[in-house]
Amino acid sequence: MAGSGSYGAVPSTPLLKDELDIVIPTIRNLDFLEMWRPFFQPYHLIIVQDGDPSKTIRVPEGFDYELYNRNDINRILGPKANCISFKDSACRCFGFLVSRKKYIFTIDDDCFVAKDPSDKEINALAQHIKNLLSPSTPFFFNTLYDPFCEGADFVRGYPFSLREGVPTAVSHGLWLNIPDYDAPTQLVKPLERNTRYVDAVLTIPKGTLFPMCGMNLAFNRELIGPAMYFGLMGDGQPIGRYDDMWAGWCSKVICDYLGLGVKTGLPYIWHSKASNPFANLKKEYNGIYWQEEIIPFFQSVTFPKECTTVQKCYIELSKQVKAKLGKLDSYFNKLADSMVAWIEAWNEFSASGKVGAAAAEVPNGPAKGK
Ligand SMILES: O=c1ccn([C@@H]2O[C@H](COP(=O)(O)OP(=O)(O)O[C@H]3O[C@@H](CO)[C@H](O)[C@H]3O)[C@@H](O)[C@H]2O)c(=O)[nH]1
Ligand SMILES: [Mn+2]
Repeated sequence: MAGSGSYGAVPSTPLLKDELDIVIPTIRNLDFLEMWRPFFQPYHLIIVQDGDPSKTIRVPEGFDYELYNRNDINRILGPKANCISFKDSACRCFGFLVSRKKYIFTIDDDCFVAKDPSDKEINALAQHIKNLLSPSTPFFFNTLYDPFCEGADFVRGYPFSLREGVPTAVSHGLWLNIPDYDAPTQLVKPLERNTRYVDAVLTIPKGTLFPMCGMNLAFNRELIGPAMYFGLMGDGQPIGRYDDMWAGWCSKVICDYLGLGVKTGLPYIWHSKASNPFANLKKEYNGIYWQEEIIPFFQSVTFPKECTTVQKCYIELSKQVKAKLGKLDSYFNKLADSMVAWIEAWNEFSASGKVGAAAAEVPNGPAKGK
């Protein structure tokens, strides 16, 4: 169940306080932060305001944040702003691009503090940090789950040569209450709630894809940030609610190739609002059809040896998307071009805090809070 708001113990010195940004895509006031205050207040927030930029988003007092609306995105990225979705939670990836920190945690504004079976408030951010700071084991499955967590280890028969593990790039959290179901499942099971708390963190094996949900997600921006592009969704696009899926498939094949790990499981958040299944069906229907081709495409992706960085892998991926998925629908030609624009913007902003001719001098986000 959702936390009551009487908060659990909070680490005295917040881990990664100055090395992690919290990115929130939003179209509403951020009162939900009140419940997260003990866990989030020490961290810097990057708020990506979607929809009407003239609307004022209320942020509770005491948070250190920078807020970007569509006017800011257009000013900072210039023509490349077209690669950032409008009227879709995919806009959150703009926050990943402008962050200067090593780690990112992104959360939706209808996600609240959940309670574990002992009725203790779950500090989801602390669990994600634990997941990211401990190695992953993608090459050989440990049947006692995460060998690096308290009270577990590698089981008999686990090769000692593989026990060092690999750096963890992604930590994928889950949700109690409203599960992240697609529209058809939502329509068939409108009252289904997730009440099952599974106390486990798993490394997703190399060579296995997974449906990455963006509502409770953390990643090492230095290891995999350039691959966390949430695609072209929402306004003017033939697809929606496949933003996080696209980023998850792209990043997983690149993590597999570069020898990086992806974990899923703890932490849980309490997802409070089910979005409209009919609206979701309209957004998803192409994706449900196309993904039967998209998944075999990602399963067949290989990278030439020249691809030694995430950016080079991503550009190579964009070429393969155009060559192999462009036949499926012309949307994928547009998407492939946007993937290139994203990498160019990422590289330019990382180098100078500016993008393209706009060269809008962007301080590292005007702190508009605290
Ligand atoms: O046009 C929009 C709509 C919403 N947002 C912000 O995005 C998140 C998620 O919105 P919401 O909770 O309403 O939608 P869900 O269906 O639960 O979203 C999850 O499903 C996937 C959609 O791709 C994704 O994994 C989750 O986001 C909220 O913070 C809204 O304020 C927006 O920015 N623009
Ligand atoms: Mn939601």
